[in-house]
Amino acid sequence: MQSLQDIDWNTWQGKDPATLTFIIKDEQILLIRKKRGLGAGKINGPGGRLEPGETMLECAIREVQEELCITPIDPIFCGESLFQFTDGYSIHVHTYMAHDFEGTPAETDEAIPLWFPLDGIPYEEMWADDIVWLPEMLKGSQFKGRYLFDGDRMLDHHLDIF
Ligand SMILES: COc1nc(N)nc2c1ncn2[C@H]1C[C@H](O)[C@@H](COP(=O)(O)OP(=O)(O)OP(=O)(O)O)O1
Repeated sequence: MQSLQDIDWNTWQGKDPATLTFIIKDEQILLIRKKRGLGAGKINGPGGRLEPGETMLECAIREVQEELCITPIDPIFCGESLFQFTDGYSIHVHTYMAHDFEGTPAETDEAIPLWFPLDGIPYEEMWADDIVWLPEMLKGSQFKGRYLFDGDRMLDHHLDIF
């Protein structure tokens, strides 16, 4: 498996459905330093895997509550990312954005909250795909991306924006 063409995307289903949520307020974006799980050590948005019986939106809100002790207000769906790893693992990530929240961001055993200016997003400390789609999301586009990873290394990608 070396390129996206090696994958049958018509039948592809991610092993794990998951969410990412980005809070953007006052020209700043709220990110986390992830302390455990897939991508531990990287900077990302708060998020995690869907639990049985919940909707994607419920998952997005719960993960932000668990990781940062705040509740995003009215998150809106922005796009999806289909990640295939060469070891066979796959994850289908649904991404949300909110412009306000209740509470005060706090460090938890899962994450350290970090605010960055929108023109200073630390892509070099994030997953390699983020610089592909996050600027499009910030411009207001919806997106659907497909990515092939070998561990941390992005081998191939394709992004559609709407
Ligand atoms: C491969 O590229 C990725 N890029 C980005 N930006 N985000 C990714 C990528 N792969 C996974 N993610 C995100 C999606 C989820 O938000 C997390 C993974 O979920 P996690 O391991 O944190 O799941 P939890 O259910 O929270 O797990 P625990 O509570 O058991 O730690 O990474």
